Amino acid sequence: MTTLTESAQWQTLESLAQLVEKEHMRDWFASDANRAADMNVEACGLFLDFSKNRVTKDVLKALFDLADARGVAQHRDAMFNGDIINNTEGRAVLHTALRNFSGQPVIVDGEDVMPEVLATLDKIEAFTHSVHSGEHKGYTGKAIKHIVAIGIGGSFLGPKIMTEALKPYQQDAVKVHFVANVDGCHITDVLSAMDHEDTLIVMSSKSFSTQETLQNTLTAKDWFLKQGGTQEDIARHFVAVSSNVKAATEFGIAEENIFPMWDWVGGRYSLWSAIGLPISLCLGFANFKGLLEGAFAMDEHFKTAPNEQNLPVILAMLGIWYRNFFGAQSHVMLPYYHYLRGLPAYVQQLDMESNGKLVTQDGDAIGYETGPIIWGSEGTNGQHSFHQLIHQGHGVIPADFLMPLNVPNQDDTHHAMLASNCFGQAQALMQGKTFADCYADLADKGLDEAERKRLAQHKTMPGNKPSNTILFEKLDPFTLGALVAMYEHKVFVQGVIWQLNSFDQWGVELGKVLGNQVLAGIQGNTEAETFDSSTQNLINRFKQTNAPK
Ligand SMILES: O=P(O)(O)OC[C@H]1O[C@H](O)[C@H](O)[C@@H](O)[C@@H]1O
Repeated sequence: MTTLTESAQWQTLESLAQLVEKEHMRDWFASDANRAADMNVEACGLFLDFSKNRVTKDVLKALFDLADARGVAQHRDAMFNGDIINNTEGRAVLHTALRNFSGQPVIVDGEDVMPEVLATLDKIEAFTHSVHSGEHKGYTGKAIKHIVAIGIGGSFLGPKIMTEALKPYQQDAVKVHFVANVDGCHITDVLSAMDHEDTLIVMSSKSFSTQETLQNTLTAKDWFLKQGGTQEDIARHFVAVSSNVKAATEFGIAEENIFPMWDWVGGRYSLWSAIGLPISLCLGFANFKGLLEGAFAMDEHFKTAPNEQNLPVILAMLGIWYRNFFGAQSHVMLPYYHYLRGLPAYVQQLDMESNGKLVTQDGDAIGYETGPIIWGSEGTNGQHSFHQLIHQGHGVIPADFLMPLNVPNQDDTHHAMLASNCFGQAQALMQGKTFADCYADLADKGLDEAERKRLAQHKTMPGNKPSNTILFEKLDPFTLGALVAMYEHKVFVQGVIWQLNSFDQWGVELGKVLGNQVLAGIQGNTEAETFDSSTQNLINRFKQTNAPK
């Protein structure tokens, strides 16, 4: 295959970018009344308006040609079929099997994984029911009222953010609390508010080797024993989710209390697996299943819709357009819905851990930009802070605006204001405000000519800033599942174009190893010369104020 940047499709896009650079979206809207009608797609409960992008029909065609030429469809099929596409860890990538309701088998190493997947879903359902009904009791006979979910990265963000986003669906039976950071402040705060007799600890770690999760679980175990529980009582109060059943049992979790997952589920794609147990406990199994069903619907859409109608493909190729042809460094996510405020953090891990890569699948150095910085927060709050830079800063920051058309306990005034801000921001980014308009506004203000011009320069907004607007009827489990799967597949498509392995994370792994080495240094188990002088000085300084007591 030709190098990406030398391909005919890439060259076409480069020429088109030069033309588009000279054009303004507001002129396109002015000259084409059908632009919004032509540039939207609706699927799986999601409506995408992508008309406020710096693309013409020619650009879209060229982007889709690039997707075809780079084999997006073939790579997609390889993923769904269970091929070993994570070629640095020798693994299939099959989060889609976790929500496969087609009744079709999914074969890994010659074996259908679906029976195990479905058996684990049954186990999650039965356990959720036994906790909610009070059948599963603590060791003193009290029903479980609080769940402390311990995990980090993909074993935390998915459950935390999905349960937050679906707050209206939370069940009264139990309250779920999350602990991720190894900073003792967090677990201490959470546990100090718990009664150990009605608390269940759900420890989630795919590898069962992550320092933070192991330590937080040890601290929780210690707390449980100090409060009066015994070693035998642990079985009623501790469960684990892991693909490393051996390590989990060695740690002291009873085998029947371990919910399995598999090495073909990546951490950042794992909320659909038993890592989603806290979601089921928080929202009820039916709502957890609703999430999976929405994701399954998006999988089917991704597999079957033509490029022009395919939500993940459209979003991915627009992202490629800005990253590689307009120098966009970042992409901002702007959910206009308080409960969806965690989405930027979720997509941040999904995207940046997947596509923050330097070499191709074959290990060759890459000469073009890959994954962007993902950031953002809930609207309207951001409008009163960082939106300034999106409007008037240098460069281009493509944005995704997301908003439900209905919200729970709807107050019409609040909701109309929320919507008007969301739509108004996207409009302002696209239109900007010309110098002439700003100059005109300053008439009759008693300014001399020079001052009037100077102020008008400051007020001028270039506009031409791209955004997508994604609307949905309401954020129910199905819609959220579809939304998250849409972003998963967007990231996948971009990884294919950039020729990356989107499913490993060696940078993060190095951080884990070095963190453990420094810990050994702090605890006095390592020779001083192991560290560079800066790290050693920091360790020494830490030791001065944290001398062994
Ligand atoms: O589930 P665990 O094995 O404890 O891993 C937790 C997290 O560890 C690392 O930081 C990985 O980069 C994440 O993708 C993963 O989700």
